[in-house]
Amino acid sequence: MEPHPDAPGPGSKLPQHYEQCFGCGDEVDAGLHIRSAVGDGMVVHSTFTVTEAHQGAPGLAHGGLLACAFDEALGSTVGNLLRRPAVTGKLETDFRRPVPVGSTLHIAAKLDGVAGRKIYASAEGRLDADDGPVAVRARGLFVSVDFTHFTTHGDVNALEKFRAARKARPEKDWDINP
Ligand SMILES: CCCCCCCCCCCC(=O)SCCNC(=O)CCNC(=O)[C@H](O)C(C)(C)COP(=O)(O)OP(=O)(O)OC[C@H]1O[C@@H](n2cnc3c(N)ncnc32)[C@H](O)[C@@H]1OP(=O)(O)O
Repeated sequence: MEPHPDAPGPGSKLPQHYEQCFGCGDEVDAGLHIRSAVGDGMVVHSTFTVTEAHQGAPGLAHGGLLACAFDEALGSTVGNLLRRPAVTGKLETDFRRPVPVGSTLHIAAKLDGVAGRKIYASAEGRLDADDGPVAVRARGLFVSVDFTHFTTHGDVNALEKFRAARKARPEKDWDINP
């Protein structure tokens, strides 16, 4: 499997994909503020720093928010490397170690394969370093959709704002107004 010819190359920092995304958006104060960059092959590297806003038990990250971080990191491989709109159909997480407030998860997510509309990806999150202890593993199944998925089910006004913001970006983007 190869990245899409227009995919950003290894080392490219990836911009937030939507300002109000809970995973990566700058406009969501308590969001995860995940930052990502393209790795080699079909890999995207992401970091998520756990703050007090992300707690489940005192001092520890909420498992649901960790799952959110992996949804974002896995989805980023699909959106950026395949440049296909897709939504999460299934997300599995294995929580192997507690993730304390103040720690940073280093997530390496990779595309594993495509079968028709189904796109498989997996990821590992390590504590505080790329070679730190594994805290979380995840696997996702994404399903390719066309943009009518978002116009039919989403907020058309917000989608228009999103489209305009992406159009203003210098890098080549998907045709999101087919
Ligand atoms: C640069 C930008 C960066 C972009 C970076 C983006 C990062 C953001 C990441 C966050 C992404 C999200 O959270 S997205 C939000 C959460 N997800 C959703 O809201 C999705 C809600 N679900 C749906 O809308 C729907 O169920 C769909 C679209 C997933 C599938 O419906 P459909 O279109 O009718 O298709 P359907 O025939 O059911 O499924 C197609 C194929 O997928 C399989 N399939 C579907 N769901 C599943 C499932 N859970 N488990 C197993 N298999 C499944 C089916 O068996 C079928 O296989 P076969 O018969 O072909 O073999």
